Amino acid sequence: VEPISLGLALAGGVLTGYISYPRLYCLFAECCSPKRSLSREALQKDLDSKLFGQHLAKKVILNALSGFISNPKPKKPLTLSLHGWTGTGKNFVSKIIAENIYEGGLNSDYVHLFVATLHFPHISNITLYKARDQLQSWIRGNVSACARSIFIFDEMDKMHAGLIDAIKPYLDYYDNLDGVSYQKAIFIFLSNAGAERITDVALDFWRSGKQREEIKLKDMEHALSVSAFNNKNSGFWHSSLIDRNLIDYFVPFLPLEYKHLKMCIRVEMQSRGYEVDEDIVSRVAEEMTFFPKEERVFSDKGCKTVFTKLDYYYDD
Ligand SMILES: Nc1ncnc2c1ncn2[C@@H]1O[C@H](COP(=O)(O)OP(=O)(O)OP(=O)(O)O)[C@@H](O)[C@H]1O
Repeated sequence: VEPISLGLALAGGVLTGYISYPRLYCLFAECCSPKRSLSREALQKDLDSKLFGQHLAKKVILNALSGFISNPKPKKPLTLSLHGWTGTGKNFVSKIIAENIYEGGLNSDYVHLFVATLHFPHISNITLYKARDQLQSWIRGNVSACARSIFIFDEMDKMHAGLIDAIKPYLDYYDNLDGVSYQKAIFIFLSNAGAERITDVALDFWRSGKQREEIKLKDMEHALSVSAFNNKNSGFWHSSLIDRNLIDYFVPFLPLEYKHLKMCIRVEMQSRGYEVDEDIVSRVAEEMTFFPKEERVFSDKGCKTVFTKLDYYYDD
C-alpha cells in the first residue's frame, strides 16, 4: 500500500476512534494525547546504552527533544537534521526517538517515514504537481489526526527540490495553516550531506592524539554550515530550509572506529541469543574496510554490514 494513502486512511480511523470513545479507546490502542510526554531519563538511558561513539548527537538530541516536548506552546515544530557517514546511527537514533515517544516506535500510527527515492523515485515536471499535493495532504492528514506526529525524511539530500519546497510551510512559525497547527509535530531529516567535513574534523582530532569525546559542537559548526551544503545535490536544500532558519538543530554523526564496530557486533550476538565470543567479534570487525587507507581509522560502512558478516560464523 502506498504510504501516503495508508497514512491518510489510518489517520481517519484513529481520529474517529479517538473522538468517539476517548478513554475506552486509549485503554486498548495506542493513543495520540496532546500531553504526550517523554521521560528524559529513559531517553538518556537508551541513548547511553544503545548508541555508540556519538557523544555529540546524544547530547543535542536529548536536550532538543526533552526541551521541545516539555514546552506546552512551541512556536514551531521541532526540526532536527541528522548528518553523517553511512551506518553511523542516523536511522537507528530516529527509531530510538520514536520508541521513546510512542510505544509502537516506527510502527506507531503517529510515526511516518518518507524516503524520497522510494516513494517518489521518478518525478517529472508533470508528476511534480501531483507529488507535491500528495505529500502536503499526507502531512496535513497525519497532523490533523495527531498534533504530536513524527515525520522522518530519509535521504533528504536526494529529495527533489520541488518536494522540499512543498514541506517548507509546515516547518515555519505559523499558528495554523488552514485550521491545522503543526507546532507540536517533529520533523527529522536524515542525510549524508556534510559527512566528509565531519570526518575531516574527527580525523584531525585523531591525528593530534586527542580523544574523540573532546570534539565539541562548535568544532562541527563550520562542517555543518557552509561546506556541507555546497555540493550541487543539496544546494537547494541549503537555500530553502537552512537560510530561512527552519532547521532547529544540526546533529553531526561521527564516523565509527574499530572499537565501535566491536560494540555493534557484541550487541548483535546477544540479540541472536549467542554468548559473546571475543574471537569472532575481532574477526568480524577485522573483515570490515577502514579509511583513510594508510591509517585505517574509520569504518567505511559504519556498523551497517557487520550483521551480515556475522551470519558466516553462525551458519550451521
Ligand atoms: N552509533 C551506533 N551505535 C550503535 N549501533 C549502530 C550505530 N550506528 C549504526 N548502528 C547499527 O547499524 C545499523 C545501521 O545503521 P543506520 O541505519 O542507523 O545507519 P545510517 O547512519 O542511517 O546510514 P545511512 O546514511 O546509510 O542511511 C543500525 O540499525 C544499528 O544496528
